[in-house]
Amino acid sequence: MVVLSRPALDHFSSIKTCKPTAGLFAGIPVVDFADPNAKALITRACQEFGFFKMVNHGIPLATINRLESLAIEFFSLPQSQKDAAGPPDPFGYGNKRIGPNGDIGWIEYLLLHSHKPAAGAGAFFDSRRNFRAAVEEYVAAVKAMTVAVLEAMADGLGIEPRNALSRLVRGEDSDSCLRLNHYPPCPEVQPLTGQNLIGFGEHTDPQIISVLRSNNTTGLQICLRDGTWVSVPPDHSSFFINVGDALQVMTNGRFRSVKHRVLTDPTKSRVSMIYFAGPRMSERIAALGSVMEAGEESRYVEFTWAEYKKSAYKSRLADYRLGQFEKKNIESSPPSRVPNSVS
Ligand SMILES: C=C1C[C@]23C[C@@]1(O)CC[C@H]2[C@@]12CC[C@H](O)[C@@](C)(C(=O)O1)[C@H]2[C@@H]3C(=O)O
Ligand SMILES: O=C(O)CCC(=O)C(=O)O
Ligand SMILES: [Fe+2]
Repeated sequence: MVVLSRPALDHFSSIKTCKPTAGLFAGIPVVDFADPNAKALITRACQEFGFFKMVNHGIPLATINRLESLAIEFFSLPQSQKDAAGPPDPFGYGNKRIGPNGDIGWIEYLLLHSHKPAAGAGAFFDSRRNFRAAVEEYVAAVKAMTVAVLEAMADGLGIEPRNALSRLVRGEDSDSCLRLNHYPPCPEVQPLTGQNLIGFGEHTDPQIISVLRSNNTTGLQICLRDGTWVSVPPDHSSFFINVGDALQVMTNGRFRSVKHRVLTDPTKSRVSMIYFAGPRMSERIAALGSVMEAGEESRYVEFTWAEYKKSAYKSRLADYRLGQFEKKNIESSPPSRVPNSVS
């Protein structure tokens, strides 16, 4: 990875809409997926944080380790070989540049279509059958877990039928993707704040949910509802689930998409693998009828996933992408009643 120039580094410190804090946050909700109460815990976590950690997820460690080892092997290749799998359009290998609108970070990555991993990565997979097989095995396992999580969310919110969310991501035509991120160690700090350099700038994920697994290196931070940034304690044996923008719309604001970012570590590499569960392109994204209280109005104008994606790809990472789909003159706090929720 090439060392970033000073103007590029200066850009990092301009993104700071939340108040900074230090230290690892002990309050991340943890859900044991084998717990009979899991759906209520997931529901509460998604309302309060838009984020939770999942243990007892049932995904074999071997499936995770196999893909992670191949990802590490890939990121260790000479730059010219990695560049041959890029540039990302949006799929493929990317280095420092995130998205098409000038965002940069201390990161290199491989962005893959979940059902067509070879799309966008050129001939990269032709000679790497084992890598492709590892991606397929990982995606199949994480997708099955995603379906189960979305059904637990539907149960928790009293959504009917209970596959109203999970059906969106089941099909081969769902627009889901897998991202393998590598953040090399970075001893440099931000000039004004002294904070570690930004690996991946603040943003919300546009999809329904994102399922994240990382090695044991710190760096992921989430923004709490009061605007405080907190550091998520890493745990390589667990998964972290993010609520995405589309789920915020479908729950009419009951679940909030979580703002998050990644800071680099001065001495350790971070490797993360994220499955972004999205619907098919033509899916209409709107508040689900069964989630609404009598007389409740939808907070967003209806749009298709294709429309949302198109507008997302015109935006910068930190932009508030749902803003242009919000209906004006609807009171700002979301409805509080959630069926089956724990108190
Ligand atoms: C700056 C951008 C990168 C991104 C597309 C976008 O224009 C705005 C959303 C970004 C994001 C964030 C979550 C995922 O990492 C991602 C793949 C996605 O679906 O939306 C990225 C996009 C990307 O890196 O292409
Ligand atoms: O790499 C990580 O831990 C998170 C990255 C992220 O938020 C993303 O790729 O959308
Ligand atoms: Fe993200």
